[in-house]
Amino acid sequence: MTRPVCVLVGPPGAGKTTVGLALAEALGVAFRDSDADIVAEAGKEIPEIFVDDGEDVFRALERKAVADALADHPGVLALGGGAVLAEETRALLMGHVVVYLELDLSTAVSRVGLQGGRPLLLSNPRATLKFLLDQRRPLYEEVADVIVPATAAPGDIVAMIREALKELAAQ
Ligand SMILES: Nc1ncnc2c1ncn2[C@@H]1O[C@H](COP(=O)(O)OP(=O)(O)OP(=O)(O)O)[C@@H](O)[C@H]1O
Ligand SMILES: O=C(O)C1=C[C@@H](O)[C@@H](O)[C@H](O)C1
Ligand SMILES: [Mg+2]
Repeated sequence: MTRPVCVLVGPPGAGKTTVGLALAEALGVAFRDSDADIVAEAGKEIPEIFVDDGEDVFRALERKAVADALADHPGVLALGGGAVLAEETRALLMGHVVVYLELDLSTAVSRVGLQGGRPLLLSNPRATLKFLLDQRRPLYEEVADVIVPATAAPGDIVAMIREALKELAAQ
């Protein structure tokens, strides 16, 4: 069993997948995304899980996917935007290096407001994103060891995270 080098959290559009892939490549480690693990386990895409089975089933799959990946992924791990809603997931994250990609509402709307594939954002994406950001900001802050601005260029975010990982390792 091997722990992740770091775990990325943040709202939809923060760049967990984009930055996570680039960070993993820079570090020469594997990248894993809990959303992709859920799709593989369920055998269908996330919007289909929400429609066919409901959000509660999705969240149960997510708690299991995150716990499994935290226990056995020696690379960079990106969590789905809502994974921190689960108290048991936040408790598990206490023992890991967690990076919060912090994003403002306008940038979140411009990045994901009109993209498909995010079932929670189907109607009124701006109002929903505002609700999600307000609800989750304290939860992301609670689990984070490092907070980086998700509005920077991906390469700069990767550099900031690498620097922070070095500092944490030296402590
Ligand atoms: N630092 C960045 N600068 C500019 N655009 C970015 C940046 N990070 C991500 N993006 C863009 O924002 C969109 C969302 O990025 P991404 O899918 O990586 O976010 P996410 O945090 O994984 O979202 P989700 O929680 O829905 O999985 C993509 O179109 C991506 O290209
Ligand atoms: O913010 C959320 O609650 C979600 C974000 C995505 O990563 C997916 O996990 C799913 O669409 C739910
Ligand atoms: Mg993603």
